[in-house]
Amino acid sequence: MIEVRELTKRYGSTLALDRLSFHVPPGRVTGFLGPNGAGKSTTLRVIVGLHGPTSGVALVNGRRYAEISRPLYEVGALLDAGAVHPGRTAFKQLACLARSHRIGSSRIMTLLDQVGLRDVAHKRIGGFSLGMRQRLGIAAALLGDPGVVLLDEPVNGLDAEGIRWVRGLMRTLASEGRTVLLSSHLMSEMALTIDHVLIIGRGRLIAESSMEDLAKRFRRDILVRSPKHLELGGILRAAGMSVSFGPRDGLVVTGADTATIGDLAAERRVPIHELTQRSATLEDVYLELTDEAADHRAGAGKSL
Ligand SMILES: Nc1ncnc2c1ncn2[C@@H]1O[C@H](COP(=O)(O)OP(=O)(O)OP(=O)(O)O)[C@@H](O)[C@H]1O
Repeated sequence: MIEVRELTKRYGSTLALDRLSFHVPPGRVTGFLGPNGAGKSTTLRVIVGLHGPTSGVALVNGRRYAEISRPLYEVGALLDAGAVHPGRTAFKQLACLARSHRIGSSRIMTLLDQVGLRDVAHKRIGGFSLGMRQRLGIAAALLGDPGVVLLDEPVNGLDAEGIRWVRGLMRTLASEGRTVLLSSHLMSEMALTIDHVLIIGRGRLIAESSMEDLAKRFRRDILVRSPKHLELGGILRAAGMSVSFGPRDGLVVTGADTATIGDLAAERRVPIHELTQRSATLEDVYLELTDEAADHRAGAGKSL
């Protein structure tokens, strides 16, 4: 469980976090989304004690990171996959991290195997691609088998197979009852991976929602096609729906659901050739929400 309360972080005159509050429960994959500069990395850095907050608090399992005596066992983080010593081998990199926690070589090899780096375990990181560094960073985050996992832009640099692999791994970690928080600035990368989303902009919470509710909220309208579209349009209007005529004799309807329209047409013996609920894409939803933040300098977080 992660809890962030009224977190504010200033870097000189830049207000990176502005009284940000949220919590991340275990057992699901939570996405932490926001445009570049929204404050995602800052939040993760404060959670793992790399940066101190200006005010407010970030707790992991009820404690500040600094109060956790063997942190790798409780919280694993991938914050910057590039921040590694290029002259070290993958094995050595993990061994250096593991030493303080008495984590042995067999655990290191198991993890390198799990992330697909067993064959290059003794190769220098300097020759690794960004995707390989990401995999190594994920292995480092999982070294102590922690209950809380924080990954900043984990699919950055990964190819399609790598993205699918991260997705599967995150779902497994959540199904084991861990708390999983993944940041990204791209909804398209996260949409299939996360169960729940926290969206931030300008250091404040803009929205918090399950992915299911997010998709529902942005149902747009219903497209209906019928060889008797003029007659059907009149019937639907008389029933209080808003109807406009779209291309190819299509009717665009709001103010009712597909079942009501279908039942009404059947009752009046009007044939229906198409009845489609049209939704915005999640990417549209996300851009709309983050645009609002830009326009209004972020209001209070809304629960969708
Ligand atoms: N060490 C720092 N010194 C000064 N300003 C900083 C520092 N770190 C972050 N900032 C500023 O704080 C704000 C939030 O940055 P942050 O990196 O947390 O955003 P982000 O959401 O992670 O963005 P991105 O998706 O680009 O990584 C930005 O305006 C950034 O320029």
